[in-house]
Amino acid sequence: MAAVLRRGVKLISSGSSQLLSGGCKHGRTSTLCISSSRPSSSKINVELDSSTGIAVMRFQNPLVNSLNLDFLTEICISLEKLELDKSCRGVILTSAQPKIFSAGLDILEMYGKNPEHYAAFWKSVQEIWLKLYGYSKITIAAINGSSPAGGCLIALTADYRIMADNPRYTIGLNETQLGIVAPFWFKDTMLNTVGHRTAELSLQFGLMYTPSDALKINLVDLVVPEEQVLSTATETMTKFLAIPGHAREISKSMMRKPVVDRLLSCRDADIKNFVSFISKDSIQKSLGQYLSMLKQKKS
Ligand SMILES: CCCCC/C=C\C/C=C\CCC/C=C/C(=O)SCCNC(=O)CCNC(=O)[C@H](O)C(C)(C)COP(=O)(O)OP(=O)(O)OC[C@H]1O[C@@H](n2cnc3c(N)ncnc32)[C@H](O)[C@@H]1OP(=O)(O)O
Repeated sequence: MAAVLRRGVKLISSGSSQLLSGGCKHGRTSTLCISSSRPSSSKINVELDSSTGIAVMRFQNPLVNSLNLDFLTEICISLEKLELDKSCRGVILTSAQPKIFSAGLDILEMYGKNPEHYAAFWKSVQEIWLKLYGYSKITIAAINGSSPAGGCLIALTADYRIMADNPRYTIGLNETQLGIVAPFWFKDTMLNTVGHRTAELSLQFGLMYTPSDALKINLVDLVVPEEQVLSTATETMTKFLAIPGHAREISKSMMRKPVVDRLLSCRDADIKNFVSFISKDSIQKSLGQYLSMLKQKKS
């Protein structure tokens, strides 16, 4: 899997991605980069600073970082590589797209397709959640844009959330607004973060929160000026890194394992449930209407 290219440079490749260590793009010898072997098609960019052990994973899936099957797979592969890389100690998740952290699950993956497609897609959604919620290393979400539904879920899996102070950005699990339902593991992730009553109202209404409102309900941990989101995430990561690693990791696992195990114990049933739900005519109709609304918003 890994090959030494020249002194201090190793290449790890899997699928379309490569991991280069040593001096790369930025001329900093301590920087590792993961990028696609076909850079134009890469949906994420990862830089790992080997002097600090901090990796920054930037989502760059135009236009709005919607989570389709390919994108989810690419994120998962990169997370796996970083988890195996001993020089990586923590990952900052952020967006390279303007104004959007992630638009959530790609609605087109759930609309007008066949059951096999829905099953494959849902499996990849489960996969990314299992990987991130159970991630052994530290994760921080640097939320530099809007983050509805699946985008919010990605942020919720992080150990810490820092959001840009821009009232035009919103975050939340808005599934009911689309006529769909956040599954139990989305719900559990939210509940473990904001508490029962807030989660209950939030899920039923499909509420989207401005950064200051998200801070009030602990959906995010910190709100900072937009240009400071990444630097604050790096500072925060340094604080996490000061804690003895094994103790922090066990504590994280202790808090999250029961929820992870719950999905692990019924993955196939959860996929069946999703396929049956999403294939219903009434649900397809709701999604179709929501997609039309998104298009009309432009005109
Ligand atoms: C017993 C019962 C059990 C029930 C449970 C069982 C199973 C569970 C079932 C279902 C669970 C599904 C969980 C779903 C999770 C999701 O994540 S659904 C997706 C939710 N996302 C949204 O609602 C976001 C919608 N988008 C927006 O609000 C905005 O687009 C924006 C992200 C804020 C960006 O706004 P703006 O910058 O103005 O850009 P545009 O609106 O113009 O968008 C640009 C183009 O992108 C398209 N697009 C946007 N979001 C998505 C998306 N999520 N998927 C696909 N495409 C998207 C948009 O249509 C534009 O396209 P065009 O350029 O017009 O082609």
